[in-house]
Amino acid sequence: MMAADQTVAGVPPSLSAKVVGSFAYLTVRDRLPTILTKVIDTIHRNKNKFFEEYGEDGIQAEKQTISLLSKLRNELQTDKPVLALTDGLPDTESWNQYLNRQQRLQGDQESVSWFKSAWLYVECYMYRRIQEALLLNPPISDYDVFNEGKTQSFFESQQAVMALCTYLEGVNKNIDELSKNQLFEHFNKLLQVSLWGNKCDLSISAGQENSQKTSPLDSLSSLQPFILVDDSNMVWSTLISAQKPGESGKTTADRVDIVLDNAGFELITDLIFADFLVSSGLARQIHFHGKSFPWFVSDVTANDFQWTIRQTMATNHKWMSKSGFQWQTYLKEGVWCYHDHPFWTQPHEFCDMAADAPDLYATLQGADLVLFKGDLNYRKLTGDREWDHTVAFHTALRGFGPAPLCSLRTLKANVQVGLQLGQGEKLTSQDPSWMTSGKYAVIQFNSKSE
Ligand SMILES: O=P(O)(O)OC[C@H]1O[C@](O)(CO)[C@@H](O)[C@@H]1O
Ligand SMILES: [Mn+2]
Repeated sequence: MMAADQTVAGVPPSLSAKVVGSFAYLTVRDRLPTILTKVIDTIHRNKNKFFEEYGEDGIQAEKQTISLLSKLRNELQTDKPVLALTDGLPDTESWNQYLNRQQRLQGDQESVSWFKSAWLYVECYMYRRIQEALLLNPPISDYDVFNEGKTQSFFESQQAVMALCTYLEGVNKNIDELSKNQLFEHFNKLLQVSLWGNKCDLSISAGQENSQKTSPLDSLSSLQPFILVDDSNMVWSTLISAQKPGESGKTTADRVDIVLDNAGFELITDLIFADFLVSSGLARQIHFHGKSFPWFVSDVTANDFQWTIRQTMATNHKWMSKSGFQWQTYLKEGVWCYHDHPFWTQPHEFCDMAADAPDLYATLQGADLVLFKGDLNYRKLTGDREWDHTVAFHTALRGFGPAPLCSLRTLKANVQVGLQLGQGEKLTSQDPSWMTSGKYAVIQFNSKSE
């Protein structure tokens, strides 16, 4: 039997709410119940809609779902043991095995529970339980409880989106005449726009409105000092050295994969960057990876992805709708593809991907570069552990390296590696909430692990 708290040799323990006062603790104590309360409220507010669509069955489903979610909130707030899932979906078994794995790691003295176990695991589990509550109530199973927030965040950032699409049009118009240096400049700008797009997630604000109102291009230089690690040169040189002659006679890298994070403004910044990568010839194909059910409040699902492109096409702003039509064409022609592997909505650290989702690992191996958007992906890349800030990113990845990869992340959880000696301490003294405020960011690269 393993002793409680024992973790893999040489690897620091997982962040956990058992550290009273830690960010994990405050998240589990305050933010997660708030998110659950909002979900319950959203379902209740939509009662009439369910009645119109499904009659009395809709009302019953609304009541049942709310009762399951209230029970979930109570389990969380009273630190009850984490329960096995019962909904019999294709991923149920794997979640239940993961629960056993957590139990083995923790030792059999105490149950896996909200305030005692790994934060990453229990936070992911909460979203899977929301999904279970809906799935057990068939008429409303497909209802996306986070949809309203995601669409609102899209509409609130319209001005910023228009500014970006106008900029993109200017770049694309002359793309063949641009020198390498000019391309590099645009590349850097749009990479940073996609980076800062990650500020706009709705999970950190527990669903409170958090959208981009002004053009992000104007603020890039003032935001530069907040980028704590900037490996953008390595991202660029990875793309340049992957260039091969393509069918069109142009040289391009074959494929860039983008592991998406949030819908709304962030997704638009990712689509704009992806558009630039293709139009500039830096990449021939883009593969997007999204979530297969609503996740961490604002993450992109297949529905959000299609909806966003349709909305972009349908606006009456010339360059915005032109961008939308271009994106639709890329999807039709297979220049862009969207995938949603179930592994992205599981609680695993990414170092487990090769063993636990070998098909996804093999897919990513086909990319010349994989971009991981956002904070949660960073937590999974580093295993959400108590790493020292000076530990190398490569070390924290613990062998995960299907392809050269780069994390584009604003800091919203207290894990950060790859800093200079003393950099973390200095930040803590200047700005104690530097790891969780979303004010700082990293562009952190790792070349392929052999
Ligand atoms: O959308 P992002 O960037 O992954 O941010 C979500 C983050 O918000 C949080 O809920 C904040 O704690 C984290 O759990 C998560 O890492
Ligand atoms: Mn997110």
